[in-house]
Amino acid sequence: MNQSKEQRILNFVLQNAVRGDPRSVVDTIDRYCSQKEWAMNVGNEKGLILDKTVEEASPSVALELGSYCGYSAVRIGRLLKAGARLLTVEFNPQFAAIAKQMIEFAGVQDKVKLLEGPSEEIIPQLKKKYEVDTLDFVFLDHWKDRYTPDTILLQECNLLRKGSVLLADNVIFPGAPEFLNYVRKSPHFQCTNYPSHLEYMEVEDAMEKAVFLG
Ligand SMILES: Nc1ncc2ncn(CCCCCNC(=O)c3cc(-c4ccc(F)cc4)cc(O)c3O)c2n1
Ligand SMILES: [Mg+2]
Repeated sequence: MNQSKEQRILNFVLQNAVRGDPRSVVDTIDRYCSQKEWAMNVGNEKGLILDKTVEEASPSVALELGSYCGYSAVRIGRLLKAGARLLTVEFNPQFAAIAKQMIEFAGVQDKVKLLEGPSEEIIPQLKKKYEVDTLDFVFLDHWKDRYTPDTILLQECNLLRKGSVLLADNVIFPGAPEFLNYVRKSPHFQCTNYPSHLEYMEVEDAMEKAVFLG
């Protein structure tokens, strides 16, 4: 049975990256996906915006929606301070299995926990089942039409506090127009747009930062 693209990406990392070195895992995935097979990792250009936003937020508890192969989970995990943790949500079992191996190979498994299931099911469980009080940082990179309902769900579940930072990928391509409209119109969010490009392509894209004001 021939391998999936995600399995080929993982194999390339296992053979070419340095075990325990998150930077080499990120660079190796970017090399494979820019030279051999395109894949929907956030990539290095938008990845730098992600890095700066995470460093500025310096989160103790972070959430990622949409793990895919674990590229951004490794990228965020490597920046977390001692004792900080990232919960990353993936509902596709094949992708979840790849991401778990990617996270372990990179050596960030002590900071990053992968939760398998749809965001709409996991989010309401975060307080009781995963001992979350509030989230300091949320990276939205899952179904683009789930960005708005999940942002509302996070508020309903009391998971955001004054200053919680949301960062959304792909607000231009494939696009999340409803989400942009929602956060930019809401008095509860202070928004900033970061123009960029679709990973590994010369197509316009952007990330949107939305800081919760309480
Ligand atoms: N509810 C829930 N809970 C948990 C979940 N875990 C996964 N999912 C489902 C998410 C499925 C993947 C989401 N990501 C994208 O669709 C995406 C696409 C492109 C792209 C595609 C084609 C092009 F031609 C150009 C660009 C680029 C990106 O950077 C993207 O992030 C979940 N859903
Ligand atoms: Mg994306």
